[in-house]
Amino acid sequence: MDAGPSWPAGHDKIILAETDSTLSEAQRRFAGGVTRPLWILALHQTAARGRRGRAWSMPPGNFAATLVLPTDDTPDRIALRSFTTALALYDAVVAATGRTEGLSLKWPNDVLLNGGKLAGILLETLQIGGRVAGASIGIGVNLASAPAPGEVEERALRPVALTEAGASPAPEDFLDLLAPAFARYETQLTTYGFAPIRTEWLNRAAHLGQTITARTGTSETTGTFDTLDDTGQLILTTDKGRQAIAAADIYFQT
Ligand SMILES: O=C(O)CCCC[C@@H]1SC[C@@H]2NC(=O)N[C@@H]21
Repeated sequence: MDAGPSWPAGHDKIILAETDSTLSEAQRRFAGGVTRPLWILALHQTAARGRRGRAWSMPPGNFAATLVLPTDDTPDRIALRSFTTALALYDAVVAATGRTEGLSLKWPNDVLLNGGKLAGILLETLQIGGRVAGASIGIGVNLASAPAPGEVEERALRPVALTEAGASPAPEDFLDLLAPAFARYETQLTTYGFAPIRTEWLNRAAHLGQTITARTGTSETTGTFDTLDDTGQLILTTDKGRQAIAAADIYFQT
């Protein structure tokens, strides 16, 4: 099932005309027995999911895929794939457009183009018999068109499409750029740990050193975006001192 000269060795892919959500498809296939990385690309999703229980809008021609990654890593270590996947997406976009202008990463794992949201990642754990045994990494990229601003939350960044950078690859072609990029960062993570990934992510971070707001369901914290710690938490300096944020939605000052 390997495909193409630069397709990563030992990774499989399937392309579906339609599914409910590639994340749900990943759960079903993992339960059926997946023992090596499997990319599931769907050309259409009927029930796509975004972060924090939101729906994900997917106009035709956009990219929707989930990587099933069998691993016996702990959940904390699985969560680091947010950063490797965001870096891989960044590299795949650079390969598709031939440019880095306007591209940046937003914690924990959005890819921005000209300050708008180009791509999002939703990472879930996969279980066998109640034990974590893998990750499913759902990836959506606005390749061909962006959802209308009214389809996202009021405070959310404006959705943008890759056409704004002068490129509109087919989803199948974009997968062939993304899968090798992910495999490179996965090897880097498993060989050298999180430190080099953290450095590369920070080099591409949006609004580093600036005032941002981290919002969880119950609270908001505003401070200077200083860095990431060595577990990937966001470090903000606030008027109460340094705070580490494990999970939140991030808002930039306008
Ligand atoms: O909210 C986000 O930023 C994450 C969006 C993730 C969307 C992708 S599309 C492919 C995969 N299948 C889903 O149902 N969601 C993810």
